[in-house]
Amino acid sequence: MSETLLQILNATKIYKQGQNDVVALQDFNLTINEQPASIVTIAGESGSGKTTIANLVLGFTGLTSGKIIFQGQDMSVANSKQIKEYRRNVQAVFQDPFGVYNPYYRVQHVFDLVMKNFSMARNKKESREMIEEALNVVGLYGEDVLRKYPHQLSGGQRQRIMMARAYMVKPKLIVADEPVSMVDASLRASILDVMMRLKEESNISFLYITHDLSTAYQIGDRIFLLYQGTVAETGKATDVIDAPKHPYVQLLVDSVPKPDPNIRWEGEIILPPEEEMRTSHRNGCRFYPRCPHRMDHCLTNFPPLYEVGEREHLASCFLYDEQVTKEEVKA
Ligand SMILES: Nc1ncnc2c1ncn2[C@@H]1O[C@H](COP(=O)(O)OP(=O)(O)OP(=O)(O)O)[C@@H](O)[C@H]1O
Repeated sequence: MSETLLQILNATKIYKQGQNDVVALQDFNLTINEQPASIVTIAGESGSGKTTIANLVLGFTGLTSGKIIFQGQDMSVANSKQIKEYRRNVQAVFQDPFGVYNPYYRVQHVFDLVMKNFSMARNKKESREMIEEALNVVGLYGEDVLRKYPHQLSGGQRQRIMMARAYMVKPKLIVADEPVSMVDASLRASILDVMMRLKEESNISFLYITHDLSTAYQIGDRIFLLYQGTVAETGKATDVIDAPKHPYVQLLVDSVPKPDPNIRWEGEIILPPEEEMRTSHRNGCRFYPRCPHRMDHCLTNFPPLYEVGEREHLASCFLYDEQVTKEEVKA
């Protein structure tokens, strides 16, 4: 049986904002197995809670409630050795890697730092070989790139260097937050290709955060579609995008005529003000105000995840609850 790599259990994150609480994430659950490695996509529009998940997994922010368990270890009670090991095993690649580079240091320095932090090489020769291997894995060659300053690199090169840096540590999981949103279509394809290869050849899993459904379709194994901090629908990415079941996801998918790597998902849905939704409809379905199929029941009850297809295809919608729909017809 496959061992569990990462488990997020009932994760809730509430930000206090003046009088209002912002429920950035509510009761979120996810499991990634160690074998085979997989690319799990977290998708949803701006403000849906995607980066909150990334920040929680990377330990940049704490949970309000819930648990993060890595290789069986509850990270909230991990000791410093276990935390160090976790930091090595869980690497990050961000949307704009330019922001994380120190402009005064050459690229070589990025790699030297990793070598030092994780005591990776026994000598200079070994260090050089490891860096070279990591660069080759992401399709970069030669010493040239190491001598450059960050501003002398293209967006795609910077992104691939971040990927190489993450790879060099031989992590089990890479949290990639919008890694392709700042690059053009051909570079996007090459970075997605690097992710696929790291998954298949090096058994590295990804938590791939995006608002772009077409790339999720291309590379994603499992997908979670978030709506206002809750999971609207989840399943195998191709199953969900080919046959969405949640009214919100149906609207989103309709806004992309067909999955095509060259078409970016620009779902245009006008939402009511976020704070109003998050506070006034806490008990009911978050999508109630906009739902074309809404029922009275949805106003006061929060829909659990119902099985709507094969391979754990689940949707959080009362349309898939026979009891509720029968009662609504009677009423
Ligand atoms: N530090 C914070 N303080 C208060 N509210 C926050 C904070 N960080 C995020 N939020 C709120 O939590 C919600 C979820 O934000 P999050 O950044 O996770 O969304 P997202 O899906 O990643 O959006 P985007 O695609 O724009 O990055 C939003 O309503 C956001 O305003």
